[in-house]
Amino acid sequence: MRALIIGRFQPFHKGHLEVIKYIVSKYEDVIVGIGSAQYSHTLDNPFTAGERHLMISRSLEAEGIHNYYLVPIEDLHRNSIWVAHVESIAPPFDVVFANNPLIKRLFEERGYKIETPPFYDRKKYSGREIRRRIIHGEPWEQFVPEMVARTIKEIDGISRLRELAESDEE
Ligand SMILES: Nc1ncnc2c1ncn2[C@@H]1O[C@H](COP(=O)(O)OP(=O)(O)OP(=O)(O)O)[C@@H](O)[C@H]1O
Ligand SMILES: NC(=O)c1ccc[n+]([C@@H]2O[C@H](COP(=O)(O)O)[C@@H](O)[C@H]2O)c1
Repeated sequence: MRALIIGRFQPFHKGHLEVIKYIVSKYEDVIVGIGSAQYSHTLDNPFTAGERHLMISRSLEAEGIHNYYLVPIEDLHRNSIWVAHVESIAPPFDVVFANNPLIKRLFEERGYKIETPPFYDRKKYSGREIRRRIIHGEPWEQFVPEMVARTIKEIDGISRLRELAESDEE
């Protein structure tokens, strides 16, 4: 059976990695949907879908996880057809891992089985908190897989986020 998890992964952090490890311990394959794929260079979505793809694939490979598919998924301004949109892009799947009530409802209404994964140390492992730490120069690298920290530095992501934060204040 194949499981789907969708997130924005801005950036991919250790909470995401734990969920994916849990999924691959239970299911044959995992599909990781990179949500809001069309957005980048904003405070909430600083990284492009391609950059997030690099972060996730490098981290999973480093963990010895190879049974995954990465699928960028653009947002649609029509919730009622979003699941059909996901189905049109992703490999077929049997179960959806989600905590967000809207996502649960949309997939449930289409007949999918939903599993709610536990949150791992949500205070530390949250995209918003990690972006805040990067912007304010607080320690953040220990909250993301090593390959994510390396990728963020490689793409000059730290100064990108800080510049976005500065232009937001103007
Ligand atoms: N600490 C965590 N432990 C387990 N699962 C998590 C954790 N943080 C996020 N997730 C799961 O990851 C998916 C959403 O990914 P998303 O990119 O929105 O993460 P996020 O850290 O909540 O981001 P942001 O803080 O930017 O909104 C959801 O299925 C959510 O339940
Ligand atoms: N109508 C839509 O385009 C639609 C609906 C629900 C979730 N999503 C996307 O799914 C992804 C995951 O959502 P959360 O980060 O809120 O869990 C996000 O990228 C979000 O934009 C899109």
